Parts: sequence; C-alpha cells; structure tokens
Amino acid sequence: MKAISTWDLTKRYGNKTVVNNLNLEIEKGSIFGFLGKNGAGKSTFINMITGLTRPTSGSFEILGEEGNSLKKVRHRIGVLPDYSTFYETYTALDHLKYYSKILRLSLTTQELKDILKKVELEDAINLKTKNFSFGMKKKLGLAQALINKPDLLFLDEPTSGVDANSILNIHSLIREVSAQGTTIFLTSHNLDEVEKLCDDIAIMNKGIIQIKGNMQQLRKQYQDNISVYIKHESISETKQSKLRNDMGLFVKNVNIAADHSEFHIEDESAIPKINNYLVSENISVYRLEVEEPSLEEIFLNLGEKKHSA
Ligand SMILES: Nc1ncnc2c1ncn2[C@@H]1O[C@H](COP(=O)(O)OP(=O)(O)OP(=O)(O)O)[C@@H](O)[C@H]1O
Repeated sequence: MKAISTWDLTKRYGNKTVVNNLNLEIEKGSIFGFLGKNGAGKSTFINMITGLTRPTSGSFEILGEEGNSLKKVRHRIGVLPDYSTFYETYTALDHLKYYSKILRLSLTTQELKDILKKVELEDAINLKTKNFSFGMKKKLGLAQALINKPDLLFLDEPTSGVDANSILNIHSLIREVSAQGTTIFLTSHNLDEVEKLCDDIAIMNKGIIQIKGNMQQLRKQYQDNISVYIKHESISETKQSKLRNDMGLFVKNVNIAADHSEFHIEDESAIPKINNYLVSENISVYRLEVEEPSLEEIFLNLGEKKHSA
C-alpha cells in the first residue's frame, strides 16, 4: 500500500514550471529520502501534498485520501518544517500544551514532558524559546511534529544546525518512529544521513525526478564506479606483468604492484572471476575490498549522466 501517490503533479509560477508532471509512489512504512540541489522544487512539491499550495495540474493521494480531501487525514500527518517559528515568551512545554490543545489531543503534562525528553529537551522544558539555539528549535519542531503520533511524518532537514551527538539521537528517534509503522518523508542535504536512514530515495532536478530507487538500484546504475583493492602475497615482476595482461581482459584501470592490486569493474559479477583467476595462479589473497559509489558520488555524477527515472 502507498502512503503517497502523485500523478503528473505540476506547479507553475507564471511561465516557469517548478514541478513538472511528477509521478511518485511512496510505500507505507518506508523511510523515503528526497534529495535535490537548492531550487530543484522539493519544497514546492511538499507544499502541494501537504496542502500549503495548490497544484497547477495533476493529482495526488495521501494516506488513501485524494488531495482535495486532505482535511480528512491532516490529523494523521506530522510536519517538521525547515524553519519553525515559535512564540518567544512560551516555554518548550507551553508550546506542546498549545499544539496539543489545537489538535484536540488529550495528552497529560507528563506525556508532553516525555516527548520533550525523547528529543533531548528535558533540561529546557521550562525555558522560553527566545533563549533557544537553532538546534534546540529544530528539536522542539520535531517534538511538535511527533505530538499526534503521525502515520506520515514530513521531516525537512531534521538535523541541519544540530550538534553531532544530537544528530545520532535524532537518527535513532527516526528509526524508532519508523519501526512503529510511521511513513517518513525526509528531505536532507546530508547525503550520508539519507544513505544511512532511507529505504528509497529520489533525486529531483529542475522539477523532475532524475533518478529513484533504493541504494542498491541506484548503485546498479553507477556500477562502472566499483573499485576493488586486493592485498596479496608479494609476487615477482614477471608474475605482475602476466596479471596485468590477463586481468586487463575483464577489469579496467589495472594497477598491479608487488603486494597489492587495484582496478575498477563495471559489474560485481567480475569479482568471482578475479577470485578464480588468483586461485588458478596460486596467489594468496590477504584482503579484498570492494568500494561501491556513495550516494554523494551518485549525486555529484548526476550532471554528467543522463539516467532517467
Ligand atoms: N511562490 C513562488 N513564486 C515564484 N517562484 C517560486 C515560488 N516558490 C518557489 N519558487 C521557485 O521555484 C523553484 C523551486 O523552489 P523550491 O523552494 O521548491 O526548491 P527546493 O528544492 O525546495 O530548494 P531548497 O533546497 O533551496 O529549499 C525556485 O526557482 C524558486 O525560486
């Protein structure tokens, strides 16, 4: 079942198309990573599906409801915007009490304090938000987004401006919320974070989805990048030269030294071939490392490659 589906969703401002016929399906219960350079159209897309702005054309469904019936599911959605605004004279607890009231939730003060504890704001429960750092505001925004135990949670840059320890805490909180069945839509410029957390990823560029899939599928499209390093027993010059010639037949950029070899392969099916060859040549292997492209490499390569979704 899908948590979000869009069909040819489009947004134009004047004659500028910001989101262009976007078709996307997000599996219920998944952590979905939405990436793109500044100005790619990510916020405009999120604003459309959360009802903040109207699509120019196309349609969408959220949690089984059509876009024009968004009201029916609003109470099941949590949103952490990129920048949250708070009443300066309210404390963290005052804010949660306020949102709890607006959403007509009957949460006790202790339950609200527990949510603040989850986002590591237990020491700031009675602190006015005018004294909050940027990272603390981000955490309060997260607490607010979690208050209704949402089925669908939008997180826009949840860890930007947050210190390293708190990032780890936020990541484990995201995993915990996901394990309870919440679908998470995560926008982040931190590619490492997306790679670690997300089941599926889409990369947006100039209003269209340029590539999408899970990390394995994304890597598959870029497998010419796989590099292999082998630490082996020391071999003679003659043997090195033989290896250079023989291995050159099934790997690229062969670099053979006395006690190690490095090269690139297009496809992981070359790995057993390499292994069999070394065995047949009686060369003892001490270590074999395969380095696949990171999401960052895929992202950076997008301008050069023309993969379509
Ligand atoms: N209300 C608006 N009127 C006119 N143009 C707009 C409006 N909102 C967004 N745009 C334009 O649409 C394009 C996409 O903007 P959007 O904010 O969706 O990008 P983004 O991918 O979220 O970028 P970022 O990562 O910087 O947040 C930009 O060129 C922006 O200037």
